[in-house]
Amino acid sequence: MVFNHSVKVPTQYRKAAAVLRKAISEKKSVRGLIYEQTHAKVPNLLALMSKYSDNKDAIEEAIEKTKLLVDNPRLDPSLGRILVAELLFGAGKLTGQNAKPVACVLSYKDKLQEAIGGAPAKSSKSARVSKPRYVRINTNAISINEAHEILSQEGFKRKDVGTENYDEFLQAIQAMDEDEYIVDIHVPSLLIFCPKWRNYWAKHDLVAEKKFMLQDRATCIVSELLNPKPGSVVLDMCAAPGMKTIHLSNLMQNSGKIYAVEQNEHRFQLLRNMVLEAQASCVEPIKGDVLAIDPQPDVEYILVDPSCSGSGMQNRLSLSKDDRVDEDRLRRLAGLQIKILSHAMSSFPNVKRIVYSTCSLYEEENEQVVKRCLGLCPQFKLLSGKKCLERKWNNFGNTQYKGIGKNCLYSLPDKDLTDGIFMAVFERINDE
Ligand SMILES: C[S@@+](CC[C@H](N)C(=O)[O-])C[C@H]1O[C@@H](n2cnc3c(N)ncnc32)[C@H](O)[C@@H]1O
Repeated sequence: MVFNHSVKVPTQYRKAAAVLRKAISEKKSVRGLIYEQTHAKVPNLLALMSKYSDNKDAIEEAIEKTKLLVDNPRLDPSLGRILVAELLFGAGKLTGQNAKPVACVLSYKDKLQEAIGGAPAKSSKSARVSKPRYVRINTNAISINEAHEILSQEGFKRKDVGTENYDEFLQAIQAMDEDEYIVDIHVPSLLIFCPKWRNYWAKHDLVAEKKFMLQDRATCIVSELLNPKPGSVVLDMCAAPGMKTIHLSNLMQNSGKIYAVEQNEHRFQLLRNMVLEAQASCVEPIKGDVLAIDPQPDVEYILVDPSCSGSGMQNRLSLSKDDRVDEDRLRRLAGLQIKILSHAMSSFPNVKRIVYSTCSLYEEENEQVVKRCLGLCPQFKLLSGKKCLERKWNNFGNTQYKGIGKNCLYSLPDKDLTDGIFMAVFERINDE
């Protein structure tokens, strides 16, 4: 087939193909590239790209088996991949049928479907358990009672789980009716809705006004574990965009002080806006490298939530086959994580409690960082995360790390219906 490009391929397909091409050739993050695209409909691009990244293996196999790219050397390979993804794992049809690349892929429809074992195909990710929609009440801006009243006016019914058992709580979430919501078992300000309300809440005025925050359940548990009392002094070492900072300000009833540090200029602006809009008046945003700024001696609680591989994030768009970041990057990240956590442990004489969290599922960034920092800073001990959560938890670290694994917490996508998050709680050893 010879292509004459007189009829243009629809813009979204072209833009998605450009992102894919660049992500592969320059090893850049797909999400970052999408946000760099000018005049693009970002949600459409994200959806197109995730159809490819979620089903990459099946798509590549189908392209190989049908010889689509071999027999059509003028078909741009990235565009071919995007079109196949949309055809097999998206709408099941393509727009712009008069454009030659689109017509070419459409002519392979039956062969492609046969290659993946029949049609219609189901996305491998959407076949997983879908995550509920988590909505946290920002009590700086609205009371918990007011929030429940509004929900009742909107027709939602509060479902009382009637159990303190964690497994039964998870079962209740999955058995919820569509008009029901549940209050979280660990986080009283967190409301849990059926996945079908994802977009409803994304577009809701209360979210735009920062009265409600769209925040994954596991990331809320991080701040609850630090549990600073009202009036205390907190350091949030890696703060932007500020989701956990705002939650901490709620726990402190907006009294006391939270120093929220962020080194990246763009992310610092996000943090500053977030703090203002969420009415977190006890927060002082500080722009800088937390390893370089003067340590405030009065700090009592520290949150360490550093940059990480993000391997636990459920909406991550990854193109790598085994989903593992390269070893060099992992080593670099772990080095920085150890520096920041050990700085928290050694440079603040009055800090009594520290929580370390990542959205990574790699031991190199989790158990190994904890082990190294406890070795460097023996004045701190690791608390049992399970006890901190009143035993209502199921997933822990690798017990091969003696005295460490069993005390650390993992929140796992398929089991806890959250992003993949690691958490460790430290307390200063009092030597009386
Ligand atoms: C995982 S994100 C934090 C998310 C945030 N805690 C929240 O809940 O919204 C890590 C942040 O730490 C920042 N960061 C990394 N190293 C830092 C350092 N040395 N000093 C200050 N900020 C740092 C990164 O720029 C990034 O914005």
